[in-house]
Amino acid sequence: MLLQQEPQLRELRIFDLHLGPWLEELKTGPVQVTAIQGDVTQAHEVAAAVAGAHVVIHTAGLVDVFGKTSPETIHEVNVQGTRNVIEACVQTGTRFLVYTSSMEVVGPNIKGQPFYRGNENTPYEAVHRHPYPCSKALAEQLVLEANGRKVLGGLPLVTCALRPTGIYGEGHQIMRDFYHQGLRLGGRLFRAIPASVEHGRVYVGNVAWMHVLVARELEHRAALMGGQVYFCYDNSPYKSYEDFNMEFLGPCGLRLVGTRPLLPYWLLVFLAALNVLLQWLLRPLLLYAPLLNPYTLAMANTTFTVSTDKARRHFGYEPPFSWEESRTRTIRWVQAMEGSAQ
Ligand SMILES: NC(=O)c1ccc[n+]([C@@H]2O[C@H](COP(=O)([O-])OP(=O)(O)OC[C@H]3O[C@@H](n4cnc5c(N)ncnc54)[C@H](O)[C@@H]3O)[C@@H](O)[C@H]2O)c1
Ligand SMILES: CC(C)CCC[C@@H](C)[C@H]1CC[C@H]2[C@@H]3[C@H](O)C=C4C[C@@H](O)CC[C@]4(C)[C@H]3CC[C@]12C
Repeated sequence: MLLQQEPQLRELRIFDLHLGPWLEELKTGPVQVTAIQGDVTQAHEVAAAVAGAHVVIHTAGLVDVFGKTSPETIHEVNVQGTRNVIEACVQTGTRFLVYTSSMEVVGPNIKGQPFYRGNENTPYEAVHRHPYPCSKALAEQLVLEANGRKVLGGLPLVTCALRPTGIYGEGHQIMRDFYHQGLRLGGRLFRAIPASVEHGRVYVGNVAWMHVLVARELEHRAALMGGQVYFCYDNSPYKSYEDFNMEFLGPCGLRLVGTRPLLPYWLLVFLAALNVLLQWLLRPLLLYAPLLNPYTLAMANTTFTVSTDKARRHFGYEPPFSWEESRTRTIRWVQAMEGSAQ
């Protein structure tokens, strides 16, 4: 999207632990595309990649709420990695930093209190215990506190954090998992979450566009945007996590069984706890990381939706992809998977 939408762009550097063949397709245009294989936990690698950059969009992170990696690793990547990016900007003189934070910096909190169509100023007790939201909250705090620090050359660093809710769209691994689970169950998924629990979702293309826009506007609107947080939002409807997924999985042949959860909540709590025990017992042999665990169950059962226009007011953000386009593009992606699954 940067290559298509950013006329000022002269060079695009992509720094990632895992570089894919898709990067080669980006190298066909007039903009220099530099792929750098590196680890954000290694400060010297980050500094080498950042040196000379006008703006850094820091979106690398370990998104793990399934117990696949240790709390230490999550902290190392998400917190120390972010610290390394900030220090690289300061040491090499890069003045503009955009950070991909997350809704989880706010909630849902460990008390299961709903956040119903709130905004960036809505009072809410952000209390976390799980390593992932803790790491995102700490990383965001580091980014916002770094706003105004002097970088090499003496000018101030300008930082901004974007908080997507649940991102969906092409490449969504969890959607892929649900789809394959439905195929294994004869085209059916069984409702586990009450339809009344709303969960915020946002299309990946609109999240990407907000990043591109902030990277462009941060210099011209530094006084207004510097040190600010913005929820990433679009016109995706408010629905439960499962009902929202069915917007894409339904047209691909799956059916959600049950108008209310088929299992009582206490049984889901028990099964989630059993999954934690099984994960611990099996760890020496294999990685057992199912979707259902105490954290994902609590999260899925707690309303968390946003209703805000702060990004529009501050830098003219309008989601380029309508709900209909976002839905169609995601369905096409699942159908392409369907072709590969058959
Ligand atoms: N998926 C969501 O619903 C969601 C919602 C809100 C915020 N976010 C945030 O968006 C960002 C991107 O997440 P995603 O959902 O696209 O996940 P993803 O796993 O698809 O992308 C993460 C990227 O970071 C890279 N990475 C991981 N560890 C690294 C390391 N040590 N050094 C360098 N690169 C490393 C991975 O290779 C991957 O390309 C993350 O910061 C995440 O916290 C995601
Ligand atoms: C087995 C069921 C009870 C639960 C199945 C759904 C569960 C896997 C889903 C529900 C909510 C999802 C999270 C939510 O969309 C927001 C985020 C924040 C983002 O930064 C990373 C992804 C994450 C944690 C989603 C993960 C999958 C969750 C928990």
